[in-house]
Amino acid sequence: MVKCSIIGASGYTGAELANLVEQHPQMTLKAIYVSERSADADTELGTLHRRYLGQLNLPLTPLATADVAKAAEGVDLVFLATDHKVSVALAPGLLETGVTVMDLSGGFRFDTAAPYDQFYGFTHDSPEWLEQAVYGLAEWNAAEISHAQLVAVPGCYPTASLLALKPLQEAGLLKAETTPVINAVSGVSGAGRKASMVNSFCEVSYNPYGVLNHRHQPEIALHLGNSVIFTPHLGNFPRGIVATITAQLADGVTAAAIDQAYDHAYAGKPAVRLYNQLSPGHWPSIGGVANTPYCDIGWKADLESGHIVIGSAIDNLLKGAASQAIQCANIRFGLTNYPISKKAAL
Ligand SMILES: NC(=O)C1=CN([C@@H]2O[C@H](COP(=O)(O)OP(=O)(O)OC[C@H]3O[C@@H](n4cnc5c(N)ncnc54)[C@H](OP(=O)(O)O)[C@@H]3O)[C@@H](O)[C@H]2O)C=CC1
Ligand SMILES: CC(=O)N[C@@H](CCC(=O)OP(=O)(O)O)C(=O)O
Repeated sequence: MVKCSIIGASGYTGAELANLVEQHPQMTLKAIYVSERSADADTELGTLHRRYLGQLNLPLTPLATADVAKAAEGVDLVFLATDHKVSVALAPGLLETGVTVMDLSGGFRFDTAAPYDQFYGFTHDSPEWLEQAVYGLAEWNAAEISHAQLVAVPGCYPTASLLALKPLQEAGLLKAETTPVINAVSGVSGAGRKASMVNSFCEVSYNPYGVLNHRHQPEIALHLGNSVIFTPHLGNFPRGIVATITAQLADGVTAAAIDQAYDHAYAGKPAVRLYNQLSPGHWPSIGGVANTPYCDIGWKADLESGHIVIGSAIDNLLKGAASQAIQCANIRFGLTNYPISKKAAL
């Protein structure tokens, strides 16, 4: 059994994680934490998130930043489901104890500190851990994840975008020096649980935001190895992301070559479901992935003009955060690939 604790367990991704760890046949949830002065301190998680009433009875323990090493006591793995800046403050104190850390924030997704000043609004003070962190895109980085001490679980939009574009990029099917265009919509849970004007029910509309300066643009570009134009939208539904991506194909690319690239990339990777195999003629949707750990991908190309449109859908809280963190933990500790299956190996 892999013994785990979760910091930030009262939040949307933290609560999903607590449920997944609790259900995992080879994990045990030892403790869950919130900040020192949290309004939810000492509340049982199932009382706060009533889907889990009577099932998740651990209390949310307040944790001071100076005492963060306590969260590593008696466990093999600590999940950080905290804001970027909080994760950057907490991770080093955990890592120094030797424990493995899966961080759901953007705090360690880049290999240099510069993007934090430009896109995150703070100066990163642990560049040594940026060098050591492994990007946890589970279907692509398993070899590195399998021996990492610090895994930076990808952002939600980057997960949907990278899983759709990497098979084409890696197979050399994208036209050189062109820029894929990613338009994506997310449910409001993507903004986290804390109240703000942005996620207030009466304020939420279907609108673009972060145009040409969202922090996921450099994350996608870095881990794809190509520039992208990324425009997120906020949708008036609770959870899920659909990314609709337009790209230009290299000269002479055939439909068979595209299918082969996706088949090759995701053979034996059951968290990615290919619509051209499983549901031809249909497109991935929020309804198809909400509350599931899957990424659904479909594509259609106009081979005459050389344009391809790819649809990619995930649940932002699961494949975009908590279930991808569990996938990384499964790879790291050699576990079954729950929640995709309790039995099959990854
Ligand atoms: N929501 C999403 O779809 C996705 C989120 N992420 C990332 O995952 C992380 C968590 O996101 P999300 O669950 O939405 O966030 P929430 O705002 O819903 O939850 C944040 C959690 O962190 C706790 N917290 C805040 N400060 C501290 C602290 N100093 N010490 C310990 N706990 C603290 C909060 O509790 P309290 O304030 O009461 O202490 C709460 O439990 C973020 O970095 C986010 O960017 C990644 C992918 C998708
Ligand atoms: C709808 C919404 O607000 N989504 C969030 C992204 C989700 C997320 O938290 O991703 P990170 O881990 O990279 O922060 C946003 O656009 O900031």
